Amino acid sequence: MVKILNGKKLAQQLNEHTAQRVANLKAKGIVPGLAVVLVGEDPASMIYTRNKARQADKLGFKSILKKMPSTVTQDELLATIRQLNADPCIHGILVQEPLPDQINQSAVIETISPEKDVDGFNPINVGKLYANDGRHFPVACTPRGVMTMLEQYQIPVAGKDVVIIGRSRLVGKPLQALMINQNATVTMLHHASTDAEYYLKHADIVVVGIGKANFLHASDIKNGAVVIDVGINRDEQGHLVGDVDFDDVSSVASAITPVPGGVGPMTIATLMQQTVDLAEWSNQ
Ligand SMILES: Nc1nc2c(c(=O)[nH]1)N[C@@H](CN(C=O)c1ccc(C(=O)N[C@@H](CCC(=O)O)C(=O)O)cc1)CN2
Repeated sequence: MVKILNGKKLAQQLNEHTAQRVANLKAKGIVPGLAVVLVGEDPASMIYTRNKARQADKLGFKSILKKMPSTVTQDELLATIRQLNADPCIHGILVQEPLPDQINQSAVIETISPEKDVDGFNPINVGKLYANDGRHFPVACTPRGVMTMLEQYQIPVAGKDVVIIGRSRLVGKPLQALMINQNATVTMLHHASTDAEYYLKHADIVVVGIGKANFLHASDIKNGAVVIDVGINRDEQGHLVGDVDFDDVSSVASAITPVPGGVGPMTIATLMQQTVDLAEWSNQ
């Protein structure tokens, strides 16, 4: 019988733990501060940023949702980030992706102070993740949320064969580093991979995040594999679906994340957790 990994429930539990940490910080006179920058009016980004700001408010953070027009210039956006870098009440800064074409995404990420980079995208923090040197640093929230889910459901990764389909900066690459740091053997698959079928059939854990609805089927994976779906797509009826054919894959997997209610809610709960991490580290 397949186990459904309930991200919604885990996210609630993580938020409860984060609330306790906020109370401890407030007792010391520190209020965690999160600034979310939204450029333009992408409908999905508007929902995600609103949900981030709402959750931050619920947890008692100081929360700023800074909305900028899609016509904003690179200089204006970077100036806003520099202001937030200099604001002592703000511990975490993120700029919602995707960004309009006139904006250089790397320049934006590099302008966010590494100490406030709550998305963990700044190359300084990415380098620390790959170095695995034990220091404090933020990590991209979706992959960190995936690792928390596996840990909470007591699914070990050490010594396991893991296949990650998709090599994005947001998910695939940081997840690869997190998995390797925990002694998994990781294979990254992408559109130019040959022998993808072979690697998939041997994987103990399969993670898919490529934005293609119903991409992964039962016949692609080994019996008893754990399947993590990081995809977010809309079907013809407008329903939210992942990259995995959930009903089909559930017939052979030992555990699976649903969409909605799997990895997605963990992304926002991890963002809250990481804002509190940054507030704590900045006061150590
Ligand atoms: N700066 C960033 N931009 C983006 C990130 C990110 O981590 N940092 N990730 C994604 C979008 N994202 C967070 O920003 C995100 C996606 C999905 C969910 C979520 O809760 N999904 C729910 C369904 C919600 C719905 O009904 O639409 C679920 O899967 O159950 C949260 C956050 C891209 N941009």
